Amino acid sequence: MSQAVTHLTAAAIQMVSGGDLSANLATARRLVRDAALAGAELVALPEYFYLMPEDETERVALAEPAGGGRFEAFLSELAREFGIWLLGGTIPTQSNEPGKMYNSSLLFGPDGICRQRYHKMHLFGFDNGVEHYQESATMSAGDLVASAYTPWGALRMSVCYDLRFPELYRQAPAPVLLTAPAAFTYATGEKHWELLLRARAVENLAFMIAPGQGGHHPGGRRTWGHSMIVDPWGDVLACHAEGEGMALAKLDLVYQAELRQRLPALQHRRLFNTDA
Ligand SMILES: NC(=O)CCC(=O)C(=O)O
Repeated sequence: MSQAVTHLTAAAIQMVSGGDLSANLATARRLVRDAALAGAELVALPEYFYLMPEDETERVALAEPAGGGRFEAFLSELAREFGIWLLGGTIPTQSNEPGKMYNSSLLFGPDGICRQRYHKMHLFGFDNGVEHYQESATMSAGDLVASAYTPWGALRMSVCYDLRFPELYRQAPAPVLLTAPAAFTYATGEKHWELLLRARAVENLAFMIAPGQGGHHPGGRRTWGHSMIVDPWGDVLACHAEGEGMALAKLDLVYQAELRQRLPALQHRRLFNTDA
């Protein structure tokens, strides 16, 4: 009889990616290797791990077809080489809209096979008079919620700005693991990043694995970092504040199941009739 899986060691990798694609891929490889050697079974890379350029349109030129391209091959090979589950941050994939790409998060099994792909649904827009971001200028929005089935339970995929839209995480099946690879701005992250991660973890009674970009990038962009793993009670299990590195933690799945029994909030959900 097979034994129930009770724990998962996970790593959320933090990078400070720049405009040199080869250098970024080499850094990603080194950090994934470090995480695997430290015992991580599931390793997650941050959003845009491959490139944080001065000119955001540079990413569109790199967009690859689903199921074939250098980034997908790179991630598949890493997962297989180190025998890990690998969440490939985000990579640029082709969309049908001219001049645009999808910002896609792919999950690979230890055999290197892609188990799920998710296109970021909510596109970041922000202007505080100093920084201006409008992802919709270069990106198409995805319109499908994506869950993957892992040895540890259902995993709900999301990307960065998606964290502000709680309904994405409430779709069935109720996930055990949430992933949110990010490049959160310093300006918003200072107040909102940890708050959002802990809120999504608590309201879904699920673990949140959130790798980020954390430092200074070309074009003056600064990211908040604080890559984090949060448990279903809202406790921060691990955090890497600034610069390259990783947050590594052992996740107790028995504790997670116990919490859902002690506090059956997910079963108490009501669907509202807005006409009432
Ligand atoms: N890349 C992003 O989606 C950034 C989101 C962000 O910084 C936020 O405040 O939300």
